[in-house]
Amino acid sequence: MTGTLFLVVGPSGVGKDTLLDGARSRLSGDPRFVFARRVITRAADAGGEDHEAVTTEEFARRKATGGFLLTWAAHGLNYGLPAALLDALAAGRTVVANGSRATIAELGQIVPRLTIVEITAPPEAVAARLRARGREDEAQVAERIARAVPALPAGVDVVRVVNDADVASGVAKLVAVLSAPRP
Ligand SMILES: Nc1ncnc2c1ncn2[C@@H]1O[C@H](COP(=O)(O)OP(=O)(O)OP(=O)(O)O)[C@@H](O)[C@H]1O
Ligand SMILES: O=P(O)(O)OC[C@H]1O[C@H](OP(=O)(O)O)[C@H](O)[C@@H]1O
Repeated sequence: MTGTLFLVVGPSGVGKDTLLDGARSRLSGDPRFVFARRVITRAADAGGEDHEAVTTEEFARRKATGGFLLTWAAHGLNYGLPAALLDALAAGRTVVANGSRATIAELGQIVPRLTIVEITAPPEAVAARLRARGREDEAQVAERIARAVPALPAGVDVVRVVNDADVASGVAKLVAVLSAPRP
């Protein structure tokens, strides 16, 4: 049986990486789950998630040689989900990845079982969290707050996690979503 890909999406600063880190810790040791490590053309020491940092040239080479299940561009960076995640899905494992809202329709054509986990929080909380994080300068923060994305495509399975309280509450909500069977 094919496993489900949970794609965790939401505006920059809403807490995707924070909740994913917490869920990864809570579920570590459970072989049913695979948390994707993204390949990004961002410096390894930029802060935030533990991604695989590559140059633009290396990213293009991997893309050309079938190294990715999916790629996208945002914030002046290239992002990729490794093709090996397809093997995990084929083996029936549940894959969890931080993703872009703009790629959902494309991803739905690639993986048989896709669930979108949309993280939300009040806009003022998102803006405050982005500034407090300090990974981007003020101009980059403003761009991230203003980023426009398409509405979620119709027909896709979506669950929402409201990250409007403490981190532990948000993590518990995400773990509950990941642990519940989808239709
Ligand atoms: N529930 C919460 N309460 C308070 N602070 C939070 C909460 N969730 C996340 N944060 C903080 O908000 C900041 C942004 O969170 P995080 O980096 O996880 O967001 P993100 O959605 O992954 O953003 P991006 O898409 O830009 O990577 C971090 O500094 C994090 O510690
Ligand atoms: O706005 P949309 O298209 O949904 O997301 C665009 C990208 O922004 C975030 O990246 P980062 O973790 O901030 O580098 C997301 O993880 C995604 O890769």
